[in-house]
Amino acid sequence: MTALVELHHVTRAHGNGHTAAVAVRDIGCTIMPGERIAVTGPTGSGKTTLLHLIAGLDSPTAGEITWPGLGGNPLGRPGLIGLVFQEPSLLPALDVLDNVAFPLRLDGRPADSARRHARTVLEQAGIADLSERLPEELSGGQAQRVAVARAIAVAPRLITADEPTGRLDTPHALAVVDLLVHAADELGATLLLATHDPRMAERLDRHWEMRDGALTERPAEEPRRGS
Ligand SMILES: Nc1ncnc2c1ncn2[C@@H]1O[C@H](COP(=O)(O)OP(=O)(O)OP(=O)(O)O)[C@@H](O)[C@H]1O
Repeated sequence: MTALVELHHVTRAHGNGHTAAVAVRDIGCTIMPGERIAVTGPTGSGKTTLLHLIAGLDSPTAGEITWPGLGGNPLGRPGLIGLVFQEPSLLPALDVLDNVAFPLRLDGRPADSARRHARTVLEQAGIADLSERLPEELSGGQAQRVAVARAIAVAPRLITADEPTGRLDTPHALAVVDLLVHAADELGATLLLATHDPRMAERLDRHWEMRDGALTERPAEEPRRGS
């Protein structure tokens, strides 16, 4: 099977010389199609930087990343990635339906077709009743589920979600993670989820732990420290 993403000795440093901050340090790993990976680790350990590198939003200062299973565009960046951030970042002037249709419009779909598809995605996500609301009329959990719907509307092969539940209470956080896992199942996509919360990480099968920019993989069945 072709790997989705491969990292070879990837390092990302900010600044130079003795003042350099090394956010990600000599990471090598392979992500295969369909995997569910939780990335845990303390604040500042490099989770966001790692997700940005894997999504092609940032570039390594040493080492190499390739995306054999994600194609690429003329800039050498990977395609077919859906991004979810800590803040839902919905467009405030557009209702939920048009927020979800937005990436499809950017892909060149006509408005009618984009809206039809957005409606189907919202139905599959169980939030079609929110279609006509503006972002300011949504709770935090609702807004984050809309952000997930927007990310999956383009049928990505890889979904990266960076602390998408950081500001939510447990029931809403679990609803968002379950929606991500369900969407990844439906699409046959890989899911990479950064989280501080072990209960969210438990929902996924591979567990990566970041510490001071270095990555270690913990077997899923190994008891978690402190639990
Ligand atoms: N643009 C930057 N310039 C300098 N240092 C940076 C920059 N971006 C990140 N860093 C540093 O790199 C390290 C890793 O940051 P990163 O945001 O990837 O960690 P994180 O695990 O995602 O943290 P959090 O859980 O708080 O989001 C931190 O020490 C951070 O201060």
